[in-house]
Amino acid sequence: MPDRFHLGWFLDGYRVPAWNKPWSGTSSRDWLSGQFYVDMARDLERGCFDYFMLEDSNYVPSEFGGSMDAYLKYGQRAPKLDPTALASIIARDTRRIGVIATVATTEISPFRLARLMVTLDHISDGRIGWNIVTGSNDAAARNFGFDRQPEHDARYDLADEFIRAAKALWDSWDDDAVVMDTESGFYVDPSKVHRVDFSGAHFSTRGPLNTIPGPQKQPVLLQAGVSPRGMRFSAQHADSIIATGSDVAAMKAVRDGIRAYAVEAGRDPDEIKVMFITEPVLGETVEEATAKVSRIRDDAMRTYDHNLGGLSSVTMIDFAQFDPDQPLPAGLTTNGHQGQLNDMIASGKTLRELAAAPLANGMRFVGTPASVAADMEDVMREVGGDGFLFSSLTPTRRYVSEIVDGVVPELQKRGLVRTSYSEPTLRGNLRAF
Ligand SMILES: Cc1cc2nc3c(=O)[nH]c(=O)nc-3n(C[C@H](O)[C@H](O)[C@H](O)COP(=O)(O)O)c2cc1C
Repeated sequence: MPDRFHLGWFLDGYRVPAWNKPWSGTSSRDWLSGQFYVDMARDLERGCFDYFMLEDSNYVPSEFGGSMDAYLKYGQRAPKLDPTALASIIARDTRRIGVIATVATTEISPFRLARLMVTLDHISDGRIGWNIVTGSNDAAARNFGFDRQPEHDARYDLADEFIRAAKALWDSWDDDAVVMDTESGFYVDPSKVHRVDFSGAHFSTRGPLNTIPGPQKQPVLLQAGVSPRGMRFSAQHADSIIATGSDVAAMKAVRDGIRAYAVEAGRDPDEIKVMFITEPVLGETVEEATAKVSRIRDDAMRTYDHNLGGLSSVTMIDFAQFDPDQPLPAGLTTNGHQGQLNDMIASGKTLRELAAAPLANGMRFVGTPASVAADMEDVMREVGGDGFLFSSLTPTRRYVSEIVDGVVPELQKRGLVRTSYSEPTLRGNLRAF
């Protein structure tokens, strides 16, 4: 492992954070304006995080128990606002942290996406990223005029073509196309701007892009698929990958797998930062943190439908039909998140256990800031790199502070994470070590 590793935050949607719990403060009111998340981004920037990643989806699910209830009543999948608009105000109100917005390749055209990302790259001065998702739920497809999602692997083929079109557009202006020649009055040298005439099976675009390339030329690309096809796709395109794994062996297998696919695709695997989701539980003492875990589990049990509802929506399987005290039946398949379903089955856990630990597919650290930092170091050394993505389904300002002002300084003391940003762009910071 290099001496240091990277840090990011996975935001579970531009949606209501913790609002009825101790330490929720004003969040029930100030999330809609984005202010809660702007404040959060500034906190993460104080901790020198590489990036703040904003998840998204465009539907109200109804898989769990065949109804939208579990999703609406807890504000789980709705209400939810658009992450690209939030990325814009975060970019304006921060200076160094990267901001990554999720957009599905089945819900936008390559031209519109390419232009949107370039716009955000200019606004952020080179700190923007795109989390490439392929869509997974048929309700989302129906919101965009289709009957259902394309078949799982075909979605990745479609995304491949989408990215080739977007890259052609990002390359349609030469680096020296903007001349700003006061004498001639020419802003652009037209000979340096090129049509792309891209024509594929799913997308076509004439080009060129009608805007100047951003500081990064193309946004940082993120991906989260962990099925074999998803990993192959990531290895080909991604700068960073959102990964899960509840123990060192699982984490190492994911990272090694992606690196092997990257070599196969002719890429330097060190250019791809595999970031593991984690939600540490912190206390003043280890005993206090352990007691907190029990309280979190008890809370989760009270909202069993909330937690399993999320898993139902991404797999399109109604988990309300199964016995909560039995492991998942064998032979379940999905056209949705295959990687996540396979992990759930492989865990051998009962549905109640899966519901009790909604982020159990991420590594769980429990203790004081100092002990958690020590544990994170041990795990990262065994896995080999590249970093962690903190997350919380219902963040509070206090929890963000526990990470940024508690855990991060302990990681810094150990020399494991950066204490200042060395590069101006998000891609530069990701590749700095
Ligand atoms: C941790 C994690 C985060 C994800 N975030 C999003 C997201 O923000 N929006 C979305 O539509 N899909 C999201 N996905 C779905 C993936 O991008 C991908 O479409 C899905 O995992 C199916 O891929 P797979 O079958 O290759 O694992 C996420 C998946 C995982 C595992």
